[in-house]
Amino acid sequence: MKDTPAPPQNAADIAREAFRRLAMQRTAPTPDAYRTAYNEIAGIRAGLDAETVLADFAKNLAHTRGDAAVLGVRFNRAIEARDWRDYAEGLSQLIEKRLKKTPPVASTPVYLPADDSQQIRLLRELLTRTLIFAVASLLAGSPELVAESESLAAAIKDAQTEAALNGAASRLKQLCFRIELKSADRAEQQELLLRLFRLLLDNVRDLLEEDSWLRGQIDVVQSLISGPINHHVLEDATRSLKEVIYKQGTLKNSLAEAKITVKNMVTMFIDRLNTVAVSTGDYHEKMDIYSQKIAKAGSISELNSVLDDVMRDTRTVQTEALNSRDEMLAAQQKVQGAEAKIHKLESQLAQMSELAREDPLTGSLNRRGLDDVFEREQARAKRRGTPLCVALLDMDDFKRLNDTHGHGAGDEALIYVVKIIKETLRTMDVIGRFGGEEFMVVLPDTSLQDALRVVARLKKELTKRIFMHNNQRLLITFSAGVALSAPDEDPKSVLKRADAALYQAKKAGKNRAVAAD
Ligand SMILES: Nc1nc2c(ncn2[C@@H]2O[C@H](COP(=O)(O)OP(=O)(O)OP(=O)(O)O)[C@@H](O)[C@H]2O)c(=O)[nH]1
Repeated sequence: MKDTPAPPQNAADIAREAFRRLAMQRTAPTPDAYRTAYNEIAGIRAGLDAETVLADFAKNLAHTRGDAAVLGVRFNRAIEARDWRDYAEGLSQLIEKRLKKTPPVASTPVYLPADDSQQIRLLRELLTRTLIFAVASLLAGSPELVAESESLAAAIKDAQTEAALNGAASRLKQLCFRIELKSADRAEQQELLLRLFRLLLDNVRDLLEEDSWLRGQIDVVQSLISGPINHHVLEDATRSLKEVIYKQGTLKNSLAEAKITVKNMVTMFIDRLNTVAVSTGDYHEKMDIYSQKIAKAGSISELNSVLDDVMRDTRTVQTEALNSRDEMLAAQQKVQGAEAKIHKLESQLAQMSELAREDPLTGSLNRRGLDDVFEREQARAKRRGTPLCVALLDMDDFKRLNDTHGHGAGDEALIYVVKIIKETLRTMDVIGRFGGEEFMVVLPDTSLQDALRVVARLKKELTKRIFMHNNQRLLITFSAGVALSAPDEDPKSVLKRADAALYQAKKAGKNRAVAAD
């Protein structure tokens, strides 16, 4: 049996033996190969040397979260570079921070790892960009906040110590708080301005005559800004006002032009009359002289010469009169042209305004106007948490009224009904013609019970104030369906319910109101 040689005991022998083994195995003496041979000879179990332990520790640390992970990454790099001094420094920091749990003293700043991990660098950059580009540009109008945002971005970029980073964090909190305060201020200011604008519109509207086209336009702007304000709503309101202002300016110019033309025409007319009067005055005087000459004329040739003079003077008067007539005609045409232009502009204005939302027969809102009002009131009711009702009114036996008394009587009856209803309703209630002999009444801030009471009052008024046609008293009644709109209910569905209730009222014998389910 062959004896195996005893393993070397001291480090120098082990090192020599390790070289010998590598030479025999024809293995290149790299540090790793040498370490493996050395460990085998010294009987050290692989993976349990100090370096392996430290490498494992670094790897595990790098997989944790927060600044411990940053240290883990640093240890890994130190191991790769065999920079044991850096590893040792890192370990002391870890002990200081984690194990002793004493806060770092201000005079001995704790430096952040020399190079951030990729995620930290990315986050730092994102925060800096957010502060400089997004936050600062959103704060235009608050220069002190813009300056703070930019200076904070620079501070975060340059923060090398933990204390600097903590300082930047508390500045960031402070900045957020100030921005919050500022936005609340702005929202309040905007609300105040809007309230002021609405007040102004209300007052201007009341100053205008009932049929003014500008009044309609103001209603449009009011309804535009009654809902939630956004960029598009404001643009729409501005555009429609601008259009009116432009048309109004043109109309004013045309009116001024027409006025001047009429003035010129009248002046010219008087002037011409004067000329005609003067020339005919001269003419009459001359005629007197000519008749004396004729009386005295002794020969034909003498008479002929007088006649020539008479003819010449007569022609002159005629020409004067013709000239005057032509000039007057031209001036008249000019005035007519100006008038036509004014009418055209006026009708354009009327179309743009409330009239486009009005029923021409009764002067109440038309279907489009009603849609707008209902939508506006529904938004308002939702915002304020108040009830909103609609009532559909349909005239009873209207066909018979038309057939018996003529269509004209039917038209007058419709106008009369609208007048009475308008006089009976509150100012905030709105009536519109839904179609034919059917009307819709929008009742804001009204419960279903109250709406039924309102409709009952309308009925009573209508029977009390009898409609007269050709000295005949005609009784007009209506049936109604009343519905309470649910906060987010589609207008179509509210109307459908009101219509179903109206049908029930008709079926039950007319001249009554039924509440919708
Ligand atoms: N004069 C006039 N009549 C209208 C107008 N619009 C609709 N009508 C008439 O209103 C009448 C409505 O007739 P119906 O739908 O049968 O209703 P009704 O006769 O009122 O019968 P009930 O609704 O059942 O009480 C029709 O004769 C229409 O011509 C209008 O603008 N002017």
